[in-house]
Amino acid sequence: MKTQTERLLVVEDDPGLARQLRWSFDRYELLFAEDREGAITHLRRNEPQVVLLDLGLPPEADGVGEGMNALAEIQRLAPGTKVIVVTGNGDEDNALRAIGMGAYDFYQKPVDTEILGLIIDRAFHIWRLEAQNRALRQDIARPLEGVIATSEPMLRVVRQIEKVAPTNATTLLLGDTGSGKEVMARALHGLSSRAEARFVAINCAAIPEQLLESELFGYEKGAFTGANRQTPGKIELAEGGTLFLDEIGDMPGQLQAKLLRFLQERVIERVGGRQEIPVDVRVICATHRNLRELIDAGDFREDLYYRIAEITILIPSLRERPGDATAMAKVFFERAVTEHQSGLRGLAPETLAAIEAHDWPGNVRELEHRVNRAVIMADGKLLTPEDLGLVPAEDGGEQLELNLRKVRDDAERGALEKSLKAADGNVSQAARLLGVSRPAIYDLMRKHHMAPDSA
Ligand SMILES: Nc1ncnc2c1ncn2[C@@H]1O[C@H](COP(=O)(O)OP(=O)(O)OP(=O)(O)O)[C@@H](O)[C@H]1O
Repeated sequence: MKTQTERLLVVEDDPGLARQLRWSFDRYELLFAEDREGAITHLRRNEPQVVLLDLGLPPEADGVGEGMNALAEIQRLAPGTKVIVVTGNGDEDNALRAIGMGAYDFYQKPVDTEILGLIIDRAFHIWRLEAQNRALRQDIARPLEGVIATSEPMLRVVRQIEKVAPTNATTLLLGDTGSGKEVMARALHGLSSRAEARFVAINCAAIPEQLLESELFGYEKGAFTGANRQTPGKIELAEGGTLFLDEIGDMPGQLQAKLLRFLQERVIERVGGRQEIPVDVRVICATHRNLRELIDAGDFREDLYYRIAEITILIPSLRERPGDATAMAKVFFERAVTEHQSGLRGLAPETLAAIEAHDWPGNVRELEHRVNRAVIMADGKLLTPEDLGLVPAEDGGEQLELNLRKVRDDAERGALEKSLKAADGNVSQAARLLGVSRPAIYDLMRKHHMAPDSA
């Protein structure tokens, strides 16, 4: 990121003090104002990152009304600015009021420039971190509607989607569970000439065989017990649009034959019906299973495979997409913060490193779920790796931990998380894995502020 000149605005009506501050803080570009009006003019013109604001401003040098007004105006005009208010000795009430209004910190006179300098330096540091976070958030690529992708492998997928979208080719999306097959299918539909018509999705693995047939092909009245009226199936409902068959690898054999016929002849027959109904539907299929192996095992028809795989697009797992996990985490974070009205300001830098280092076996779905949960549960201003249930990324060992206690604590927490995860959240099983009693696990969970379901 481009480094910016660091500008400190000092709002102080005492010329002696102003002079003293000028000598002490010449490492920053200094701006001076004696009153609220001058301060706002500087704010607008020079956008200082940090403001040192004396609350006792003229015309009421003994009161704080004008100073508070200045603070409120700065907050409104440039909310990212870090304002350090300076109050009279012992004036804690007004200092706290100012903090409540959004001031970054306060300092009580008389001025000790060394201590004040530390506060100012830290304010610039925080400002830089927040600015970095803001810049990263804006940096995110959204190459397709609803799709976040920044990595080269994923951008290649996006280009493939863009190429096949305008055609009518039956497309097979392969990828691990949660990697974004449905998101891509929707994007493909959205880019096609069928975008105005419906996108109808059905999960072949989630519906029992008997039901799946009538769900897909519809049924005539009286076709079976409970078939009280003629009902069109998903294929018909997708007329003019796109049909998304998720988990196609789980489709039962008898239905595979019926689906093949539909794909070859583009007509369907409802269950219990005799009439052939022509349908104009584009088909996208997806599976996380290895169809080749299923074919070899006799569980998937090879002729159907060739029909559905006119074009095959492989969606890489999240761990194979450098940079995508952090890019997505930022978007999911923003969304969750808005949805849950959280006061969190951003993701800590070490959190981004931990996200990038994690394996994400559950892919994007897991990431989205963890960020959402962490935003609800977190206490601090920045989301930490621990909030996400992640271990901080290795840093090559150059930096020592705070002390041995922290190293032990971290290791303990890590082992606890792993065992709970391996035990699917079952405390008794986790206790067995760690060789401790159930109460001991509960004690540890309390100690590490872990909710019973945070495994
Ligand atoms: N590239 C992406 N950009 C934004 N969100 C994504 C992306 N990929 C996945 N997601 C989100 O992750 C979640 C899982 O995605 P999706 O349902 O598309 O995965 P899938 O591969 O179809 O999963 P399954 O195999 O379990 O059906 C969804 O909430 C989706 O919105």
